[in-house]
Amino acid sequence: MPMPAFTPCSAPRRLLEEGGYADAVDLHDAAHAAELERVLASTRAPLALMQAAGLAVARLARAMTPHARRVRVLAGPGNNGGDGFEAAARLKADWPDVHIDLAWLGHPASQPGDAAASRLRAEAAGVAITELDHPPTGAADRLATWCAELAQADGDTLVIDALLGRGLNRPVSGDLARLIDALNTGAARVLSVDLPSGLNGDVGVWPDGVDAPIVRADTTLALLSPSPGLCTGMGRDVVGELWWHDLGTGSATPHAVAAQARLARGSALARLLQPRPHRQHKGSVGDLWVIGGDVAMQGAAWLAARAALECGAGRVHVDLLDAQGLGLDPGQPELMVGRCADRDELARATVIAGCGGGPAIAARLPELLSTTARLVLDADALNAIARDTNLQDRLRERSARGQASVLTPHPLEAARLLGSDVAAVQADRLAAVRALATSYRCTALLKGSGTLVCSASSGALPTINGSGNAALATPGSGDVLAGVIGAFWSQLAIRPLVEEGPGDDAATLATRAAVDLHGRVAQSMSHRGAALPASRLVSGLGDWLRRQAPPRSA
Ligand SMILES: NC(=O)C1=CN([C@@H]2O[C@H](COP(=O)(O)OP(=O)(O)OC[C@H]3O[C@@H](n4cnc5c(N)ncnc54)[C@H](O)[C@@H]3O)[C@@H](O)[C@H]2O)[C@@H](O)CC1
Ligand SMILES: [K+]
Repeated sequence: MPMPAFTPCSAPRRLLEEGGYADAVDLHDAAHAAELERVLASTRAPLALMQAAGLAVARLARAMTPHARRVRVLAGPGNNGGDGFEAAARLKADWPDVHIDLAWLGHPASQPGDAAASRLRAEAAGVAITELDHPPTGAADRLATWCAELAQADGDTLVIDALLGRGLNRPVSGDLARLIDALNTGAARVLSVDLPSGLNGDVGVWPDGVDAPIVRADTTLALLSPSPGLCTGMGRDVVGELWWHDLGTGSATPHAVAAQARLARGSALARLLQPRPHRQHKGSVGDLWVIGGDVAMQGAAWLAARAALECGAGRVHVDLLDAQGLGLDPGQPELMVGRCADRDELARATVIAGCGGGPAIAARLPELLSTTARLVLDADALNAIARDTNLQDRLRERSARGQASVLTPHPLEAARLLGSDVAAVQADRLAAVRALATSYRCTALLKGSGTLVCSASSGALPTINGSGNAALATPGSGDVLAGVIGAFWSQLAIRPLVEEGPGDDAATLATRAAVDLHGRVAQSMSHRGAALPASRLVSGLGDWLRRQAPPRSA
């Protein structure tokens, strides 16, 4: 059957871990993606978007497995399945020497119109279609056969996973769960359409928190606008290589409907990597104080201070809370040690408080919260604030005085600050980081897979960091990150750079750049995410920064 003409596809873009420096990409949750689809579909021929999706999937399938001998498409009940039918029809027409078949887990009575039309097109194109749900007679046997074959498939087979996309509305169970389990057992290469089936694209976890099967893809092709959940929570562990195709809608896509998050792709870091002026000196890049390192936890303060030094802070001072602590870091004699008691100096400096701070940091917080212009609050400083409503009020009051704050919690610290628990934070990381930023009137960073940064002053639109890997899951890596944030912020305060977007402030820009750098360095030192001691990460930071040429597209 000749394929009808439709909107031609532009090229897909790789997202996550692609290196380079590019603008952030808008991410839409299911409700807003549906709205986007409605807006775009209203100006196009019927089926145009689904056909463009099918073409994009078919092209990526061929690029991904040019030597495949067999392509098997799993199509679900809705429009995600429709994309699968379109891809199958396209592959059948364009790839005659490959065996292509399709299993459909859906019912004609409830199939959406576009998907039903695409099913008829796949049939007409000669795709062999096995119905796993309808008619009921023999359906169990057909399902069992497909499950057995998927479980035994080898790498010569490509499976296109078009079972469920953004329409997932309950945990996967029954026949669908069996298919996904079989797919995950076998060795076929897997290309997921829009989302790995079973993943909640809005938040990146299971629906309703129920531990149900999710397809583990080798590659995922996000369509129209990527879902936030592809990049945070469990998303990073199931998407494989992440690609995005705007289906030929080009610049219309990001502007048509408001985004719920953005995926950072290096533009903040690019600004920090511009050449430093030749006339620069240590006093022109700001003083930085690290206040922390209580008994038995000095290492945390030293790590933050060393990281700040490696990332270009001017004079770096350490105010150790452990009165018996060493008077210097023998491995880093450039660091200065002393008590910061001068209010004017505190007001001028960038201050990182809490790394290894223990209980002792609490007593220092009232002064720091009232005095400092730029304050990074980490670890035990966050725990102290979470315990004390008076400190919480003092933190909130800072923004009205023009004093900026950055909070850097991991999920447990975030839960304490929000009065909730880790499960609730991780169930919707985007909501948690928004709540932190707006409630405390600050820039909030939520650590974890797909670290989030959100600023109260820039519309509370979270940015998801695209770099990093499991190498960062190591003690001290958070202290290093706090040091990088402080170093970047201190330099921005002295040498302001062009703002990245409306409302972006120096604290948020520094935080986004720091998280990105932290992740890139981990990737460059540990490709598979093998553990990386934090002290090695520190030296990696400086090595990486010194090697970089200035980015061309900032
Ligand atoms: N219509 C169009 O023009 C386009 C559609 N697109 C595709 O459309 C998808 C969204 O389509 P839909 O909204 O139809 O949603 P889906 O196709 O993702 O799924 C909806 C169907 O799955 C069922 N379902 C949900 N959760 C289930 C579960 N756990 N177990 C069993 N069944 C379950 C629902 O009852 C419904 O029948 C996107 O992900 C994308 O792949 C895009 O390609 C863009 C173009
Ligand atoms: K899918």
